[in-house]
Amino acid sequence: MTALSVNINKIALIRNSRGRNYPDVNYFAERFLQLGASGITLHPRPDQRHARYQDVVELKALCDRYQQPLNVEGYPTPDFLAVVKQNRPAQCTLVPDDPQQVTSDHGWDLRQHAEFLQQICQELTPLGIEVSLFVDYDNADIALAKEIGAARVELYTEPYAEAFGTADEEAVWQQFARAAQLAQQAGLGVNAGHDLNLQNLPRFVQIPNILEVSIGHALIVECLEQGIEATMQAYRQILQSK
Ligand SMILES: CC(=O)[C@@H](O)[C@H](O)COP(=O)(O)O
Ligand SMILES: NCC(=O)COP(=O)(O)O
Repeated sequence: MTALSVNINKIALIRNSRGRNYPDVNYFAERFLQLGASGITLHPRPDQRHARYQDVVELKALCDRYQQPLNVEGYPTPDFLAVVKQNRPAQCTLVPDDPQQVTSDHGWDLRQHAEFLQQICQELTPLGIEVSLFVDYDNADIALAKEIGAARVELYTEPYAEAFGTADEEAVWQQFARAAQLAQQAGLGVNAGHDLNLQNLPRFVQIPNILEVSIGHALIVECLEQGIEATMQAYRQILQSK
């Protein structure tokens, strides 16, 4: 079954727009876990505009209580790595974001950054943290992630979301399926995320053996439209047969 890791950044964004702890990120993370999320993702950025490093501490404790994995995503700055090492989430997804970036918009150039990423994998893996590398679907070097020492790759799915419902959908989906196959053949687990939603997810997860999808932006909007319970039920329905 494909796991759904709910990305909680957008709850943190609303919280940070006022001075108080409202809405409470932990409360909503717990609600998502109670409603069938099989993990929580957060992506603290250097300016901590939404998720904060303290959230990692609290969400790790929550996920441990529910025996579900916490996935911490981000660019591996020294501050980010220190928080990850201290809290030991089940998974750490390394993303090549600039500090100013509005959101993630590309994966790693694995050849160019191989040494840098290998060093980090060597630091995190012995701590029991599975390292996943954020990659583009048309990265011809995807198998290199294995040699670098990663356990998984996360396919950056925005190009699929963009193509969904257009004449390009099938061709782009096929390319994603091929990328997933190449990674799996290299011995990597395959995750996926960015701009997935209730509409485009069913087709995407026809790609075999996607281990985890992390979804936040659209899922929170869907909760506003349909309510948290109906939204989570709809995601469970899509993923239960996978
Ligand atoms: C790596 C990835 O695709 C997501 O983590 C996404 O970047 C969410 O980050 P924001 O919530 O800051 O847009
Ligand atoms: N890794 C992708 C993620 O966590 C959520 O991305 P999005 O659904 O907020 O675009």
